Order: sequence, then structure tokens, then C-alpha cells
Amino acid sequence: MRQSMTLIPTLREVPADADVKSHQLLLRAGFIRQNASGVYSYLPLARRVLVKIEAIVREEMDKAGAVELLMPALQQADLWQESGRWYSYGPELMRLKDRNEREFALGATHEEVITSLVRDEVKSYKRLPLTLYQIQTKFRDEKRPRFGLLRGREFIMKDAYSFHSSKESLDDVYERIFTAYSNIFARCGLNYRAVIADSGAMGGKDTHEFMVLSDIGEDTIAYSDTSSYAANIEMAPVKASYEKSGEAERGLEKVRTENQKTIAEVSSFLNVNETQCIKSLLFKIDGRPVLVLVRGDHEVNDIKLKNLFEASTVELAEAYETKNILGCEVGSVGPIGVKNVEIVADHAVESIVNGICGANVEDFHYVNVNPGRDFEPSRYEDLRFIKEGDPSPDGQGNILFAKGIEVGHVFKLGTRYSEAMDALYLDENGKSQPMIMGCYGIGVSRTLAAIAEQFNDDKGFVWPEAVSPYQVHLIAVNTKDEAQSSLSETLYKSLGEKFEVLFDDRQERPGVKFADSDLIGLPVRVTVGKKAADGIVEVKVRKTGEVLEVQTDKLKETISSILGF
Ligand SMILES: O=C(C[C@@H]1CCCCN1)Cn1cnc2cc(Cl)c(F)cc2c1=O
Ligand SMILES: [Mg+2]
Repeated sequence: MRQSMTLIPTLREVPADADVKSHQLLLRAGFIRQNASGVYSYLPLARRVLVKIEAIVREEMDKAGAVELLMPALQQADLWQESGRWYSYGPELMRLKDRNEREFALGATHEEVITSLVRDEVKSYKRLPLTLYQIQTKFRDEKRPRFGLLRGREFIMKDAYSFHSSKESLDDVYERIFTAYSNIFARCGLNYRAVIADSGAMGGKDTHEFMVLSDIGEDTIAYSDTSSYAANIEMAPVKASYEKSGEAERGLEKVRTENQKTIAEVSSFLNVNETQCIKSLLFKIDGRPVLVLVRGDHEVNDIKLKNLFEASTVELAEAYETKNILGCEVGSVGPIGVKNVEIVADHAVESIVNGICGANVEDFHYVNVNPGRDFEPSRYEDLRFIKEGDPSPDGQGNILFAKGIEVGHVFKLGTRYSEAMDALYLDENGKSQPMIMGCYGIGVSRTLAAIAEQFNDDKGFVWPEAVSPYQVHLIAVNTKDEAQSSLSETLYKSLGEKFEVLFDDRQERPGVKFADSDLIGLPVRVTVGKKAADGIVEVKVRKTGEVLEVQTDKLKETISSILGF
């Protein structure tokens, strides 16, 4: 491709509202342009990267036995009413009416559409298992779109759905697709981890997220420092054991703690360790008040709370609600004497001896608090976030944290959608059964951004060969010089027979061409300059910065060896 023919609008300065490297570079190197908040155009270079990522996705999904189809983005509301999600999703689900006032959703995901298609077309166990996938634009009206393509309101997803007549069959396909995802992200050059995840609103049990390790990732991964254990912090179980101190229980006492509200304030005021404090927080679980207790140095894991109560909403009570229900401000709440509210506590609380907790009276706390004697929670559960240093749940090593960008998520859905939408099949005994389902997603445009985030340096992108927009950047330093322009034209043709070549044939100063070339970040640069007349060109390896002088008759083999084929 001649650069004078394509559209690569590079920018010198860093755009103001781009906060992360990948977003800045995708704008500066002329890969994307924003149309609206969270809505982008993929310019020619980005489009070529997308095509390569999609080709890798297709290869691996096809190898896993999945079949590609393409579903509509316009989805009838009644399908979402059948599954119930029309009512459970809020403004994030983009809705519209057609000319006959009929309601539609813009596809945020396709469980409803694919289930309605398969229920109409598949009736017998003989036709199962069936795994279908698509690569398609999705719409989600994110509250806070940010980081460019990393969290957009219109994005490209590969979403796959599998249908089974047995759990074993689902397990088998889940494994195959899990392997396909591992291959996909490895081939994209990404440093990723598959982590045990929480299925969130999707229900079902087993689910894994594929996380690209990155400091700007929104998710926190808890991983073992010795084994391969890794889990999204939302669901990482805590297997810590707490030893109860042998000290004798002392008499309960109410002490004045003027203006001491937080655990930090109270523990330092009373000169005790935070681990001696009981943090009491009032939550509304599906609207019902529940008092949740954790040790002072721990945090309540609301996802665990949600799963424990199988609730659809879990939120911290507002200050006024706490006051109405418990009769005091947030900073003085405690479990002692609480009658009308269920109390649940994290396991760590049970081992506290002579601890501290709020007295449910302004500016007063109890000391020498002993669970079991002074209050009794309805149950002790694993309710806290795992912390760095906690033992790994698999019993091997200790937990460390890392930030991750979620680029994939695979679920064993079960029969939630097939039951809600009557996707039934006749089993070998002629009995009608709901299909068992799995669903599997990859954020394709997010994967592009994750690669951009991982592969760059102070000059610009350093694309891995497998997804680079082109393989060779051919640059004519001085297009007015006869020898240089004729050699570069010759090389454009001959190299083009074997490699994908971007030819910078613009009437631009050499400095601009070199800066743009470093910014765009193709793996190999061939510069036709002063030694053109001697049939010598310069080859630069973008990743290492290595520069070679090469005879033109050795050029193809030199480039092949740099590209690794
Ligand atoms: O998308 C999934 C599950 C899987 C992921 C893999 C591919 C198939 N879907 C979860 N999810 C996330 N955000 C959503 C946002 C909106 Cl607005 C919605 F209406 C639905 C969903 C929704 O269902
Ligand atoms: Mg997820």
C-alpha cells in the first residue's frame, strides 16, 4: 500500500483526553478516531489489525469444532421479555422503537437470539452438541466509557454459544474452547492468565476470565506465588485459619470515643490493633437490611455476599438508612443488642477475643467484646476479600495481586436460558429435556487495545508480527533523487511479492517519515537513501532498534529471518 493513497493521520502531540498509552498511541498513530464518547472509527491500520486478530480467532474456534454464523444486532424486545432480561437490565441495554412502534434492543449479547434460533431448528439429541459463534458489533451504554477501545459503547465481540444433552458434553466443549482461547491470546503475543471468575448475573457455576496482565487493568487477580492458582479477587475464596488468643475474656465495657469513627481512628484512639476491631456495615440485600461483620483490617466482598444470599442486588445502606434502622451514625454501628436485623460475620470475627465494636450510640464503643458471649451472628461465612499474603486457596504458596484487562470470559450456563425460553430436545428415551448451554466471549476490539497497551515503547507501537498492520515499512528518503525513487519503486514491487509492504512515498521531510514509522511500529523498516545507487539499503528492526546495511539481492532473506519465517 502506498502511504500517499491511504489514510494514516498521525499526530505530533499527545491528545488531551487520552489517559492510557494505548489510547494515546492509537490516536497519534492514526489507527482510530472518536465519533462519540465510547464510539470509534477503525481507520485502515486498525482495520488490518482487527482482520488479523479475527483470523486467529476463527482459526482456533473452527479447530475447537465451533461453526460461524452471523446474528442481527437488532433484537426483538419479546425475546428479552421471555428471558426476563428486558426488565432486569437498565440503561446499559440500548433500546429503540421501529416505525411501527415495536420495541427492539441493540445487541449487547446474544443468548436470547441464539436460544430462540436453536429451539426452532434443533429438536433431537442426535443434533447435539452444537457450538455456534459470531464476530459482531455489540452495544452497551456504559456509564463511563474510557481508555479508548478498552471500554467502548460499541465494540467488536466474538461470542459463542454451545448446546448439549449432557454435562459431560458441556465440560468437553468448555475445555476445547478454553484451549482455543489460550492459543488465541498466546498467538497475539499477550501475557495473559486464565482466572477462576464469578459468573455475575449469568448464573451457572464454572466460569473463567482471560486476563491480560496490565497496570491499567480494572480487574484485580489474586494469584499464588508458587502454584498456577489464579482467581478474580471478586470470587477468590479465603482459606485462612485464625487462631483464637488464649487470653481470658474480660468484662464488656462501654467507653467514650468522642468523634472516633473509622476503624483507624478507633483502633489508634484505644491503642489496639485493627485486627482487634469488628467492622460492622449495614447492607441492603435485595432491599432487606443485613448487618455484615468483618475483622477491622478486612474488606467486605459484596460479590460473595450476593452469591451467599443468591441476591440480585447488594448495596451498602445509605447513612440515613443506617440511622433509621440501627439508631446511630455509620461510625458507631455494632452487633451488640441488635434485634431486628440479621447479622452475618466473616470467619475471622469468630476468633476475636476482647475485641472492639461500635455501641450503636454516638461517640461510644464497646471494649472486651467476645463473639458468642456478647452477640451471636446468624452465621459465620467467607465474606471478605482475599488479601496479599493470605494462603493460596489451593494450599500452595501465598497470594499476590496483579491488575488485569478482561479480554475473554467463558461460562457453563446450564439450562437457565433453555428453560426460560423452552429450548427443548427429545432425549434418547423420547423425553423432552432443556438443552444444557455454555457461552464464550472474546472482546476483539478490546484485545486490539490490550496488544497496543502491551507492545509499545517511547517512540510508538512495536506490533508483534502476527497482528501487525503490515510487515515492512519501505521508506524513500528523497523521492526527488532519481536513484532513490527508482530503487524504492522496484523494491515496492519485488518485496510486495513476499511481504505486506507499506510504502512511504509521500513528499515529506525524512525526519517526519522516520518519526511516523517509529510511531506506527511495523516490525521491519527498509530505508532507501544515499547508497541506493550502490544497491545498498538500510534495514531497521523495530523491536530491537538494530540497524543493518543490506545489499538489495539479500534483502528478502534478511527480512524473512527478522520476521521469523
Ligand atoms: O455477555 C455476557 C455473558 C456472555 C459473555 C460471553 C459471550 C456471550 N455473553 C454478560 N453480560 C455482560 N454485560 C451485559 C450488558 C448488557 Cl446491557 C446486557 F443486556 C447483557 C449483558 C450480559 O449478558
Ligand atoms: Mg467478566
